[in-house]
Amino acid sequence: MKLGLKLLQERAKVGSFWWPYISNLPETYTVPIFFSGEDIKNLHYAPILHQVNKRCRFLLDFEREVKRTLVSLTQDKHPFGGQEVDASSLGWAMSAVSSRAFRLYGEKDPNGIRIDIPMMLPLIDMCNHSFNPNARIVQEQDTSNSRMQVKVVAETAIKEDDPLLLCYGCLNNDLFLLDYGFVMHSNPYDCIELKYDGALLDAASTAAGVSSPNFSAPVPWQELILSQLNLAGETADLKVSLGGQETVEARLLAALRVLLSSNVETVQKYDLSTLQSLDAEAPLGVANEIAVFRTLIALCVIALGHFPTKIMDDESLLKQGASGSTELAIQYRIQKKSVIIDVMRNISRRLKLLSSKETATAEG
Ligand SMILES: C[S@@+](CC[C@H](N)C(=O)[O-])C[C@H]1O[C@@H](n2cnc3c(N)ncnc32)[C@H](O)[C@@H]1O
Repeated sequence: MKLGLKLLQERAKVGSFWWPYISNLPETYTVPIFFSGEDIKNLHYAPILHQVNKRCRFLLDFEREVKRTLVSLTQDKHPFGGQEVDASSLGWAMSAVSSRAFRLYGEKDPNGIRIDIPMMLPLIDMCNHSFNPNARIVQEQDTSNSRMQVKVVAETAIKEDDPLLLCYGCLNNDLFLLDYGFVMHSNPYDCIELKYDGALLDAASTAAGVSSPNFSAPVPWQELILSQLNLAGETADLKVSLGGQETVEARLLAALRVLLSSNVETVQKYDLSTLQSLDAEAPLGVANEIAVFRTLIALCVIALGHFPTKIMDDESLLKQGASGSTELAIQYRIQKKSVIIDVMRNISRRLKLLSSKETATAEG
């Protein structure tokens, strides 16, 4: 927010050196803090609703704090030239920074360590994002005057009139939408967040036809492994994810394998990293892995069921012509559901392969 306040200060300053840059910044941003209440609800996904509410609350609190600080200042000491600063202008500044600033290393701290700081980079900030960028940002020290140089360097041959594309980072769609106001289709880093919850996993396992799952009542050796996975205990982190690069978060996979096994000796043969790896082929046996995969598929079905609309419904809404933030909210939830469907496809493929191997072994 420090950089955002500086931006507001320069915007209010008569004759600011930065005025040509600031006057060309977008007047509005498509980030969800500016969505109508209806379109925030249209996102249909609790974790992002939570984030949007958190950011809105932060802006309202910050507005109060800024107003409290400014009220006693005389005009000559007013950092914004006497202009009113409210949640809306603070939101504009926060969005300008989150969507356009790049985190690069700044000055060294007293220990000689470079600290990353957000910087506005005029012209460079005209480059859009791509996961297949044709350029990248390079930071160099100019040896002649020891000043920092920031350059955009081509990664591939770029034809005239082609846009320069940078990679903003391996981000999920929550961050793209919250910080930049757009959504990437088929984003390989997008994922959905679930709460690790014994009752939910019991329900998923039962729906998958797994007999007597005991996620709600793990035995002590299972509880111990859950603690090692940080899924049990006082400081447990119960947020787990599906999708993205891992397909199934490693901790969730290991928990499912362990809780669906009744054989402590077999489990103890493996270290946690093997139990957490989807590439480790059925470490606790084929029957265990099949139960794990079936539970995961049922978990995906439950997660899909939490969305009030189907992708088909969303697509027909888009065809009817939704506007602005409604369209963005619909695109966002389509992508979230696509993540779940992709995980289901991936796990179903693995399940089929495993089942056919099991049949071949039984027949052979
Ligand atoms: C650093 S600016 C890039 C320049 C911007 N297009 C402009 O003309 O000002 C970041 C903004 O560009 C847009 N943007 C960047 N990459 C995008 C992409 N791949 N798809 C859609 N919008 C994108 C978003 O509005 C984002 O907030």
